[in-house]
Amino acid sequence: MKPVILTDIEGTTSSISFVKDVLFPYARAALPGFVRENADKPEVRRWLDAVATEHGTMCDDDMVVEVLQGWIDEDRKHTALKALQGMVWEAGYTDGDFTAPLYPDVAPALRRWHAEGYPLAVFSSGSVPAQKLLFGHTDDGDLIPLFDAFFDTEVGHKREAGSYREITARLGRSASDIVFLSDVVEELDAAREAGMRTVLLDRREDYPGPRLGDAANGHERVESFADIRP
Ligand SMILES: CSCCC(=O)C(=O)COP(=O)(O)O
Ligand SMILES: [Mg+2]
Repeated sequence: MKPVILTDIEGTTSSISFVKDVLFPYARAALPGFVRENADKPEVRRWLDAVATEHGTMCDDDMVVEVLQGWIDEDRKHTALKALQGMVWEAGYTDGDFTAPLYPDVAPALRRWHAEGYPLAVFSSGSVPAQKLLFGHTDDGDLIPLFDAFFDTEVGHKREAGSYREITARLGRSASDIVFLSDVVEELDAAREAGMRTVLLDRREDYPGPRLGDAANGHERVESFADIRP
């Protein structure tokens, strides 16, 4: 059986600047209007209440929006923020305000691996709906049919080995049959602790200084999907 290829998004399939300079500013600007118009919907209320509870009982929706905007500025990988960002980005993608650029080596490799029978999966801090929006609106077209599974921080955080154990169980495979691709060494450390194979994506556009030797912490290191041998 072919190994599962499990990939991160930001810094691995798409540039960090697309997330920081396009997606985050869009979400920051659109959040107040989105919350005003959608706060009564249960799927939105659930996350607003989660933020209010975490922040303090006297937190109204305007304050929740301010907290969320602060978290965007800090790049907090908070599940409530990520869920709400995904809902906000939906309008951006469907109105054609932006599409998702992938690194040029990504779509050809994903298509080739899929054609060769490698199951493909995603693990990102972005919510599963946000992941599907991104892969459904790439500059290379709709790539969702290539993927077998999507995971977000509802399985746990990306720097914790337990998250990778949970993904392994959900995929019904042994951890050594899963190859995790990421630009973040601490995420790869957690995946390796759970028994997965790991590959560090060390892209010059995102990380000007190559992460060689100790900086790669023993993980296989590549600069392009074209160099990965799953
Ligand atoms: C898939 S949605 C946009 C990315 C995002 O919000 C994010 O936090 C990406 O984190 P990753 O785990 O893919 O590095
Ligand atoms: Mg990343």
